[in-house]
Amino acid sequence: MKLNKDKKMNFKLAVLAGDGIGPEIMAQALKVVQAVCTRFGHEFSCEEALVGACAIDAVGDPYPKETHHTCLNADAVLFGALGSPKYDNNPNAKVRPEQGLLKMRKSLGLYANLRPVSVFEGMEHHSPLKEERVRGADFMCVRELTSGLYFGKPQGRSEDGNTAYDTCIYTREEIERILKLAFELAQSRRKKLTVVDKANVLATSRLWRQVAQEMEPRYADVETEYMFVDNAAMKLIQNPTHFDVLVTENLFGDILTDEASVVSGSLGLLPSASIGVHTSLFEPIHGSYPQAAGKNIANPLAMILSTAMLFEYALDAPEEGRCIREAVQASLEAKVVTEDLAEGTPAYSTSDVGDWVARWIAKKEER
Ligand SMILES: NC(=O)c1ccc[n+]([C@@H]2O[C@H](COP(=O)([O-])OP(=O)(O)OC[C@H]3O[C@@H](n4cnc5c(N)ncnc54)[C@H](O)[C@@H]3O)[C@@H](O)[C@H]2O)c1
Ligand SMILES: CC(C)[C@H](C(=O)O)[C@@H](O)C(=O)O
Ligand SMILES: [Mg+2]
Repeated sequence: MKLNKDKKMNFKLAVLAGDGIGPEIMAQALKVVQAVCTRFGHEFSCEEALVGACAIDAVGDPYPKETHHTCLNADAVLFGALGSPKYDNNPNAKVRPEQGLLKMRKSLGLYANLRPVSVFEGMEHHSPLKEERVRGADFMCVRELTSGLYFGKPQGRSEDGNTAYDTCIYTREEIERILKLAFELAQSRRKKLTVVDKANVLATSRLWRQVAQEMEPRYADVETEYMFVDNAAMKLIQNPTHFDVLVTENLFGDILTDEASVVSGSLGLLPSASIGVHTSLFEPIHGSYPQAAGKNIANPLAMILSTAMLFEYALDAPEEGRCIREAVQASLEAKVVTEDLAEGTPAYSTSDVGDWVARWIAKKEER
């Protein structure tokens, strides 16, 4: 990324819209990035690349080499979503879109997936949980993203096809680097860390717990607790304000964060940042929501909030990130929301919400 003497940036984005609602929500995110850049005097360029089912259809590979090079050469990656019923409903498909996502995460070294969960002011009633339970909830889930059950070998089927196996493997090094990030994050927040595992059953979880206990004295200012994942699944919705930073392995993190979206009121509100060795990547936590594809009804806010994380985590521009969040808060207050959040008010389309948020950012000065 280039910075001129006035601290104006000129950055390059790899844009991977993907499948289903991916292109629709990505279009809104790019409007917002453009509005922020115009407002703050930055410039940016985009290089689009294929990932997922659309990449299989075009070139037979869910994460083509060209896409990887585009990602490596960018300052950050914006990713929409991937996946298609064509593959979901065919368990015997030889190549799957999701393999592209895993390959992308692995080859970019994105071992940490940060998934913030909070409740926007005035949105407490949207959660199916009791308002007083969710009010003030604000926690960060740190999901390990490049190991565990998703990547362990062997994985497959016996010759007769009647036995299937996956393998969960974690090395000390993989556990240490994600825990270090989580401890440090807790230090920068309310200094509370919940390590979620299944150490009463799983060997990998026992290693996680042992390593965390060994690291604890180095972070004496952090109150560390250990919680079994089944208990955590309950506590997250029973008492979400209990949590500050929650760290866990790949599969548990995947499941717990979709569950945690209930606290916010919609899966369409949860963004994420994937960080690690190479270019950082920003994506909503939801999938390609195929039922909504092409209908202009999906909530673009998770994708838009992922651009806020892009400014904060990849571009070191917190003010720009804050501006996007304020715009999102304003759109929610004005009830300019898609059907997942519209209760008793008319639903706006995906593009209406994107336009509104981008316009709010552009006009902020006039307020
Ligand atoms: N990171 C990713 O690309 C990713 C993540 C999850 C699932 N997937 C893939 O997506 C496909 C569909 O999977 P799924 O249906 O289990 O999960 P999904 O996240 O696509 O949708 C689940 C439900 O969440 C709600 N939802 C999701 N996104 C929304 C949005 N932006 N606005 C409003 N509501 C939204 C809808 O009610 C939807 O039925 C599958 O192929 C799956 O593999 C991809
Ligand atoms: C599509 C799937 C491979 C993916 C995951 O499990 O990581 C998704 O659920 C997510 O949360 O990004
Ligand atoms: Mg998921």
